[in-house]
Amino acid sequence: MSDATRSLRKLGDALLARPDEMMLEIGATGELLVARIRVVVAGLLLLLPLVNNLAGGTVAETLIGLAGAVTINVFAQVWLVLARRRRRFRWLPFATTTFDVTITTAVLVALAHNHLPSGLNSMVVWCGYVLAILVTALRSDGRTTLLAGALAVGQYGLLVAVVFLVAGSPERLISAEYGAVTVGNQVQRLILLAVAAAITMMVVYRMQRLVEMSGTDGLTRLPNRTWLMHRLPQMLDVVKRDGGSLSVAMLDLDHFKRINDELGQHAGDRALRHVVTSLRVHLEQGEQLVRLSGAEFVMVLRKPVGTAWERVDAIRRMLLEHPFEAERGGMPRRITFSAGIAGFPQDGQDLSRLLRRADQRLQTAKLEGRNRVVARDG
Ligand SMILES: Nc1nc2c(ncn2[C@@H]2O[C@H](COP(=O)(O)OP(=O)(O)OP(=O)(O)O)[C@@H](O)[C@H]2O)c(=O)[nH]1
Repeated sequence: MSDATRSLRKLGDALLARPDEMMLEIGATGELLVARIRVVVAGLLLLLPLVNNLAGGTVAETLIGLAGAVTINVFAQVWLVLARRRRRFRWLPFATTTFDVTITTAVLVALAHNHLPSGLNSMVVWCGYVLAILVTALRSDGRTTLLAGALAVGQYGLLVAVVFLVAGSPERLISAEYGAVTVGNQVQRLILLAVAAAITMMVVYRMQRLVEMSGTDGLTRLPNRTWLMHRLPQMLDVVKRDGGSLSVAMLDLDHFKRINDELGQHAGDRALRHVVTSLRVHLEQGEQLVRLSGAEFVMVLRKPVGTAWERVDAIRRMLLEHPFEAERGGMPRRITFSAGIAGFPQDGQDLSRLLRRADQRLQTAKLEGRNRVVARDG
């Protein structure tokens, strides 16, 4: 497989995969922003029937326009209420994306019904498709962009086919106000929609990579402090809502400074990566390892304190069995860690209290001689 094919496949996989928790959270705030923009735009649409009436439009036209604008406003309010309940409804971004595209098609159908060329040559309403595609970038989910692009191309392509069929002859598609509708300009519009979707997908992909980088430690590729500060409060919310246990273990490598001093900074880096690789293979489902800073790590376990202690202590013993070799054939060097564990809810209800308590117990473990795990006071 060539590099280009591999990159394209990677891009496709990343865009079609369910975004990770951090991206979903960012996407939920984006959905709320889109819902607010929709409410403002829908409010402005209420003015159009009035303008039409003042400009001499018929009462029937004004009433149809008013009914359409009111319907859009009702939906806009419903989407706003649902978007405020952050991530409660997984289907919401897909439903609102479908709504945004389909409402554009509905308006174009109404225009075409009134005057065939206006349905296909109205620039302002057609831009509704482009906007519906572009705002999916705020949802940070490539799947909604793909949905918007596919729906816009599909629905508009169908409308073009139906209008050409109904018109029968090219003369019926020429208008003084809207110009001539031709196959050429309609194909261009379809291509533009596909291009808008492709560019938006690139934006979403790059955004996802940036967020991933900001939450990842460069040396060990573990989630970092930013990730923890963002994700742990959400994990606590889930435990508070659904029940279950959660413990936080703070781990600090013992006398790590000596490794740097004796073997050098590069060997110190390799030692850190060695520790992470050794710990990682022993992580079980629901356990998360985070690099907090320097030689300090946090492990999040969906277990009560007692079981968490057993797990962390077992990991401590396993690390002892995997000494670090600074160079091939060199003297293996044992690396140990001390750890303090705090459990939710008894040791703290929020992230900072849990981390503070875990850190206090970690200091106790250091004072008591290192290479041990402490999960209780006194
Ligand atoms: N090689 C390397 N060293 C690091 C990195 N980050 C922090 N360190 C070093 O890790 C050491 C951490 O030292 P401390 O935690 O203060 O103390 P310690 O020597 O580990 O001793 P105790 O924690 O008291 O057991 C410091 O010497 C830092 O310079 C890194 O990314 N790479």
